[in-house]
Amino acid sequence: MELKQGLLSRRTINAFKKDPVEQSLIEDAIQAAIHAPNHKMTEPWHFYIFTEETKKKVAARRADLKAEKFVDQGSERAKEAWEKNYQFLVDLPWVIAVTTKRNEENLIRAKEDYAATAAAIQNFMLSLWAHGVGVKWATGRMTQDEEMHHIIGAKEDEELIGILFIGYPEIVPKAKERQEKEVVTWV
Ligand SMILES: Cc1cc2nc3c(=O)[nH]c(=O)nc-3n(C[C@H](O)[C@H](O)[C@H](O)COP(=O)(O)O)c2cc1C
Repeated sequence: MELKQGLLSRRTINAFKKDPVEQSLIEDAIQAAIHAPNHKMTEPWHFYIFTEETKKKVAARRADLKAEKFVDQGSERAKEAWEKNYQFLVDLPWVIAVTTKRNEENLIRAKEDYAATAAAIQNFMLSLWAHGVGVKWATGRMTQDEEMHHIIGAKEDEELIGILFIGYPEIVPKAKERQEKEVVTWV
């Protein structure tokens, strides 16, 4: 896939097929990720690739976090939602957590490192998209959750900035409209 076509057509995928995705595509995507620009060559990223066992633990934690929102916890409806959320993640061919380096002493470096890791995630997603593999970059409560850090074994100086859901798309959503004129000012 041509680069420009790839980056214009990439979408956040919400519905995935269960079809397996070859490990070599994941390895290629990590290689693409680590070629992202990073100031002072800090290489602030780390990729935690989940085994089936970790996937189940993360799926359960994610389902618990979502279930906390239910007022009628313990109801049939809440149990079904828990099961659905759990199964969604377990069925994904790959799930990968990405961390960046924390830096409380140097906030500028912390920002640069976060930006570099975000660029790495974009490279990762585009590399997979070139082969028709979709990704959802998820954040929210999952990335703020201490238990989640513990499950993946992230170190003290690492901040979890995304959990990537990966698989062939069941549906590719239409692109959301972008402001084209308003975002540019000639000065
Ligand atoms: C830092 C970051 C965090 C995101 N977190 C979530 C998330 O938690 N849940 C979600 O559904 N999408 C998440 N997204 C995806 C955005 O919602 C999505 O990129 C946006 O709606 C534009 O759609 P597109 O990626 O298909 O162009 C995140 C994207 C970024 C860059």
